Amino acid sequence: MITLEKLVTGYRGEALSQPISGQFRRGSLTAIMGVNGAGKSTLLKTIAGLLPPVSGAVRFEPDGRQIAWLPQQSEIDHHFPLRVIEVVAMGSWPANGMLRGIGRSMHERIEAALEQVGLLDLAGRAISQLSGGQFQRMLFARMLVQDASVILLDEPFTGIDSQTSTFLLRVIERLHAEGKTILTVLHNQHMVERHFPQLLYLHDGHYHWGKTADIMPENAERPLSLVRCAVGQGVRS
Ligand SMILES: Nc1ncnc2c1ncn2[C@@H]1O[C@H](COP(=O)(O)OP(=O)(O)OP(=O)(O)O)[C@@H](O)[C@H]1O
Repeated sequence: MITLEKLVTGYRGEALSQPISGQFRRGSLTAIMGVNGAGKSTLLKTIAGLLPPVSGAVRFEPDGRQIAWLPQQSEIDHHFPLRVIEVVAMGSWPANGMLRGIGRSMHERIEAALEQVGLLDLAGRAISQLSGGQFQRMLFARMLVQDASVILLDEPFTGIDSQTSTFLLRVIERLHAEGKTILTVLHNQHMVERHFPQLLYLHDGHYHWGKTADIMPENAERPLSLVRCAVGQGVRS
């Protein structure tokens, strides 16, 4: 379970939002939505421990952080001289350490992950030669290797063709069925309504948190006068 305790996110001590309180239950699947600049990525990075909270806290129970993190595509250097298999193997670092060799069972896990995302044939390819969809499949394979209990995804389908998005959505649903706790920043209202049971909606410094069917405005880009939930009131997920 991940608990946000009066969490205020922001940069250099300057708050972006009102305090957020609530819980992501173990095994829950939550979409984080809101207009551009609402603070979705900032919230995800704060939960991941990549940014310090302005105030309040993020608590992980029972066993501290074991997080897989998928940043926005725009934050990644696609030209770094690495091969696909090397990036996917990085998923073993949290368990194995960076400098230790990869044992046989880990090697099999890496191959299985590449196969699951349909990239086994491209294992030796330079990452600079991948399409956007192939690149995202590679990052999903790294996540599968990491096998973390908490998975944070920042706009995993932005700029990705619909076939790959559907494929990767199935991967997310499989991980959810395995009991992982998953938080995903998304813009596609239709997808969220159909596939994400929980929603944390950020708007104008406020938030709405609960079952997607209860929270989603008729048109997620419109002001939240349409939302039935009280402004600033976190509903436990
Ligand atoms: N490193 C930074 N330093 C200061 N302000 C930042 C920094 N990164 C982002 N911001 C600001 O924080 C606010 C929230 O940004 P954030 O990226 O979290 O929004 P978002 O909801 O994820 O937006 P988008 O949908 O466009 O990705 C924005 O006003 C942004 O300009």
